[in-house]
This record gives sequence, C-alpha cells and structure tokens, in this order.
Amino acid sequence: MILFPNAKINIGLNITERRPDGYHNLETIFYPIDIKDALEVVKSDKLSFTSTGLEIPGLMEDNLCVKGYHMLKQDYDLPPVSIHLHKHIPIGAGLGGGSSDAAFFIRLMNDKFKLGLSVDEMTDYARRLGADCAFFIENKPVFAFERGDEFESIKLDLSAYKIVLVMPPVHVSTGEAFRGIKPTPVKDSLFDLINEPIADWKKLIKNDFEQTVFKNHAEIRGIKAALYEAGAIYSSMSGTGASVFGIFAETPDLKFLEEENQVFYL
Ligand SMILES: C[C@@](CO)(OP(=O)(O)O)[C@H](O)COP(=O)(O)OP(=O)(O)OC[C@H]1O[C@@H](n2ccc(N)nc2=O)[C@H](O)[C@@H]1O
Ligand SMILES: Nc1ncnc2c1ncn2[C@@H]1O[C@H](COP(=O)(O)OP(=O)(O)O)[C@@H](O)[C@H]1O
Repeated sequence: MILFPNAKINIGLNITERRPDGYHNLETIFYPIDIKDALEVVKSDKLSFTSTGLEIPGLMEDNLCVKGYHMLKQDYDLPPVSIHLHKHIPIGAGLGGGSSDAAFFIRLMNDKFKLGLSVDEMTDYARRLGADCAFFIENKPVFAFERGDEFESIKLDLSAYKIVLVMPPVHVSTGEAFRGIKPTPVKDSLFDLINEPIADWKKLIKNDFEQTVFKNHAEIRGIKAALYEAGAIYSSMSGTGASVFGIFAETPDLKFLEEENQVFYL
C-alpha cells in the first residue's frame, strides 16, 4: 500500500507560555500544501526501512515511521513490514515532513491491517510521536493550540491564490529556533485574525520564530523581503524555518531565487 504524505505551512505562530513538561504552549494555523513524500508498506519476514530521494539524517531506528511501527506493535499483533520512503519534502524546513510521514504511517497501518482505529485514536497515537504529527491525521486547515496538538476547525481556502515556497540551502533545527524565545501571551488570537482579509495579514500576523532564526540566518530574512518585493500579499517563514512562503495573486517571476534556493510553485 502506498500513501503520499504532504507538507504543511504555518500561517502565524505565537509562542505564548513555557509549560512544566518542557514544551511550550503555542498557537498557529496549520495549512496543508502539495509537496509530498511517497510511503510504501508491504508485509515482509522482517522489519526493514529503506529510503530514496533526499538523505534523511539519523539512524533507521530514529525514523518516525519506524518509531510508529514499534509504538503500534506494543498494542497490536502486527506482522513485520518493509517500509520504503521516497523523501521529497525538504528536511529541517518547518514543513513537518517527518511528522507527516509518521501520521500517514499510522493511517496506512490502520487501513492495511484493519486496526479499527478512530480518527481520535489515531490522533492520540500521532501526538505521542511529535507535537505536529497529530495535525496530519485529519490533514485539513486548523487553528492549533497547546503544544500544537489540539485543534479547532477553521474555514480557510487559499486555492484562489498562488503559494510559492522557497527553501534555502540551510536547515534550522527545532532546538535552535526555540533558543532565545520569550513566550508572550497574545492579545488577539490567530483564531480570529485568520478571518481578516489576507491583505491585512502582513500587519496582523507574525511568526515568533522569525526573531530568533533571522538573527543567525540573514539569508532567510532576505528571502522574505524578496517575496514581498516580488508582490507577495503575505509572506512568512514556516514553523521553525528554514523555508519561507509567499501568497500571491498571480504566479511571480522568482528566477533570481532559483539559482541558490529550491523554489516550489504550488
Ligand atoms: C514548533 C513547530 C511549529 O509548527 O515547529 P516545526 O517542526 O513545524 O517547524 C512544531 O510544533 C514542532 O513540532 P514537532 O517537530 O513535532 O515537535 P516535537 O518533536 O514534539 O518536539 C521537539 C522539541 O521542540 C520543542 N517544542 C515543540 C513543540 C512545542 N509546542 N513546544 C516545544 O517546546 C521541545 O523542546 C521539543 O523537545
Ligand atoms: N521520516 C522522516 N523524514 C524526515 N526527517 C525525519 C523522519 N523521521 C525522523 N526524522 C528526523 O526529523 C528531523 C527533521 O524533521 P522534519 O519534520 O523534516 O523537520 P521540520 O518540520 O523542521 O522541517 C530530521 O533531522 C530527522 O533526523
């Protein structure tokens, strides 16, 4: 069975509070985008994991799909499987690629082996693997809060716009992005701000990680500036970076960015 885990972008991200469990309370809008991996699982005589495409850092046992297998295996009588992942979603990009693989792995195993898990049960399994894994179970635009793993439905459809995503040749780790963050309660919640006209988002909606990440990576700040220069209605770094997206009325000419960066026209 093959599924195609997709990426997400964050539209706005406020870090509001430090939590006693070492995490932070945050609020953000998760929006699915059309950059995809391919994930295949077949029954086998022993557990294996292979990958093609982009190189994934870490050991096989660290891969979130393999972690997902061991997690489900504790509760269900699963046969060994061969997992193959074709990696296309940039890594260390703030696009949630690894998290999406994990969530789609749970969905795939649920279908393939008829585990009978409800959406809520799959979401609970997913959040054990990582805060933003949970979003990819339902995989529709949401307002996310607490650790980023509690959700409120929203109506947000950007299909009339052109989204462009730029991935510079740098990776930002989640740890690096959180370093130096000063959690601040919000006056106006993103849950409401997202209903304002997109033309007003620039002055209303921010990503708190830009402050810490732009300090060390001027080139990421530069990409955001370039997207506004090219006519973006709204532009932001996604999640903890390093990717930056722009929302445009018409497909912009960004050839000048393509030499140094990977540019996705979505
Ligand atoms: C911060 C976000 C925003 O979208 O970054 P991106 O990964 O998307 O860029 C995500 O919620 C990340 O989710 P995910 O990458 O699954 O996080 P996890 O693996 O659970 O956590 C990695 C580390 O990030 C920190 N962390 C993560 C989420 C959160 N709400 N508070 C935190 O403090 C913790 O230090 C944690 O040990
Ligand atoms: N299936 C996977 N794909 C990508 N990275 C993975 C995967 N499983 C585990 N990882 C680990 O997660 C880290 C980055 O995860 P990813 O979700 O792509 O980052 P980000 O959301 O910041 O772009 C990698 O450094 C890698 O070690």
